[in-house]
Amino acid sequence: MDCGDLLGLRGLLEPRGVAVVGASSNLESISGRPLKLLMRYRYQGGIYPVNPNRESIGGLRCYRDLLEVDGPVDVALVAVRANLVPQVIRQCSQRGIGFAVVFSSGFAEGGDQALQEEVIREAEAGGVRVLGPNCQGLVNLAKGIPLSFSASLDTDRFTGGSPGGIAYVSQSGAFGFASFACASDMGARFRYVVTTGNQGDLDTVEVSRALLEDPEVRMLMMYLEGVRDSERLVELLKAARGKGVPVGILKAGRSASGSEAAKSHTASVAGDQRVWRAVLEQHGAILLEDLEDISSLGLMCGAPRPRGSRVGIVTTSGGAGIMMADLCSERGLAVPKLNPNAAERISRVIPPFGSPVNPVDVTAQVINDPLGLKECLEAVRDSGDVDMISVVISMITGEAGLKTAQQVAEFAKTCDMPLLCSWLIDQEHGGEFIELLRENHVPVLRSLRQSAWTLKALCDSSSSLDLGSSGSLAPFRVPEGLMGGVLTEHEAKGVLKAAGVPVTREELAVTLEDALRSAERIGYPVALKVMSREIPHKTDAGVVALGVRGAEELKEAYRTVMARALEVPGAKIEGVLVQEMVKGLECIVGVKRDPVFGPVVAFGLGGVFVEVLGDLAIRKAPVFVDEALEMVDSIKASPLLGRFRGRGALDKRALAEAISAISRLALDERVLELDVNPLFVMEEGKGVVCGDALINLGE
Ligand SMILES: CC(=O)SCCNC(=O)CCNC(=O)[C@H](O)C(C)(C)COP(=O)(O)OP(=O)(O)OC[C@H]1O[C@@H](n2cnc3c(N)ncnc32)[C@H](O)[C@@H]1OP(=O)(O)O
Repeated sequence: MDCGDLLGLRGLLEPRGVAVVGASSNLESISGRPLKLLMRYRYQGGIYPVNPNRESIGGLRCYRDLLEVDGPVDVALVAVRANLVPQVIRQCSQRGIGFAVVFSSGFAEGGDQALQEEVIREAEAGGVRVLGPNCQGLVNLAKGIPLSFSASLDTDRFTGGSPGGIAYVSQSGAFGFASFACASDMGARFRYVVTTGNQGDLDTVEVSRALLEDPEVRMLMMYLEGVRDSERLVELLKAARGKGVPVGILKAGRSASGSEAAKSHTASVAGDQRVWRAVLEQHGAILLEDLEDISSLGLMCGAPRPRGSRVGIVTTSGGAGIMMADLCSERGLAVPKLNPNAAERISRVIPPFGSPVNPVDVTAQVINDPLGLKECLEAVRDSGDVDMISVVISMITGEAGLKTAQQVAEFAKTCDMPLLCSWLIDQEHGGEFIELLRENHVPVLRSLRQSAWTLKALCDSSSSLDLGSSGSLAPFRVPEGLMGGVLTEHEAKGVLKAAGVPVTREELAVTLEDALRSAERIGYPVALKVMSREIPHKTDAGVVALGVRGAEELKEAYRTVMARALEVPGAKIEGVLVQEMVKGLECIVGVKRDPVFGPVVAFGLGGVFVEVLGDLAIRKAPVFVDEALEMVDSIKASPLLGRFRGRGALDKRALAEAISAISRLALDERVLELDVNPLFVMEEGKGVVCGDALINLGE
């Protein structure tokens, strides 16, 4: 299938000729294996070993340098010591070779940033695109082209087989190819594996974006330690969503020690993990944690998209069926009862001691007669009550095991919804059945937990493909004329009000008389707060009086807060803010600038919820109102916003609109930090009010 020039990377992915610079006569070494693999895969283009110390290697003529190579070459595989690489790149450019895949280590990952920069400078000057350095190269399984030294490829399994639809791009060469091999073992079928190493030039995002251009790519998986440009990552995720391609991302460097290791591994900056997780989920990516996730998600590549989250379980073991139902339910999937017609159909083929509802238990009776299993599966599929099917088989062995596997495989051909088999059996008794299922492209796992995880991941990814806010949100600009630094509450609220966030009724009073008049206009009870840019934390400094109920109380509170403010060294006092007292559920909306993703917005409930429990929803700004509603619903404490203890539901719509407005303000680069705390949420129809706010505009 023609897929254009793969955004300029076709030459790398389907080269007309390949030179191997530093080709070793030892075909098992790092510098020898690329040649061995090219020959093993019967690569159809020209193969040109380059080694000044040899006449020929593996029956192929050896060239002294790249300039001597005569045929068309699109890729140079570079396996010489690091200090020789700049010169090889120069020769690539002289020879018009568009791509260099640099296996050599000894660059930024080991501290020699300067050498890496020299390589990239040479490449840029000569129009050469570089994969690596410090990578294991790539394989194009659709065309049978290995450009790697990975032992994973040194097998006949991939040389003539039918390629699958997974494009896998990994920063780590070793993990990338190891996980590819293990996932392939489990039955996952890949189309491309590309490792990017130090990403001196080409990175995971650019390569992934190019691979998405191949219409045969049905799933994208990435192993990332960091990204250079988070906007491009977000654009990639949007493009994948637009093409209906699910994306699984394993983000490594999640812990402090992991992120420290990531820096030296492929020279990445790992970043704040909560923000990473939030942004990836916001854009519909499935978060992977290890090799098991890569394998099991990979098995589902090309599976039909589930229409919902209802799982139908058909099992030969009551116990395993119950466990699967638990594991699914705990992950938010539904395991609904089947309608009477479907149950009746199932009852006809299972023994009376089985269960025809959900989980459907066909019992160990299948050992005597496995032929009813397919009928049960069809009844569950046709019931209209489920969106995915989980088949859980226990120790069914021998002839019955074979028939069971055959029936599941036959059923799979007619199944228009995701089907995942969990077969709890040891290798000795069940290896051949599992193999039979894999040969028939039926996804099969041995772990119930992993099976439930996989169905949930598939379901989440499918619903996120339906979502996707299109269009864009324009930034709100901070009004001109405001001095930099931390604004007073009154100034900050002026900014928020201009952005469309409702704020408390309040007036700035410069004398006691003013304050009394303001309180009359606003109506008691009121709050008094001293405004000074030098006192950003007013409560800590004791310059706030709440619930002031009348003129006498106000006079006393006024004197007290002023006296305390005057004690703060260097504080310039702008006046006292007289403010209405508001009642409502207290929420917090904050903005910070993440070093990787830029402005991000966080939402949670006030009090212990955010500070102690860390119950927060985070999104990259800007946030559409419907996304903000999702944020609100995603925190653990969200039931408090519904009807609760005799009071009506709160105004989630107004809250979401305020979060969205704040997120647009976050797009103004002047806003370094913004905290609305509390944002009071009233009952439905009554809106929200910002009670206090802090904005830091930087210097
Ligand atoms: C973590 C991951 O897995 S990601 C992947 C990261 N990459 C790696 O791990 C690779 C680490 N190893 C290196 O970086 C090494 O420097 C290598 C593999 C690139 C080179 O290793 P060396 O031991 O220096 O290479 P080696 O001695 O095998 O030389 C290879 C061949 O190049 C030949 N050679 C020497 N100089 C040159 C030259 N200028 N041009 C071409 N060939 C040359 C040698 O004669 C040798 O051939 P021979 O074995 O037939 O004698």
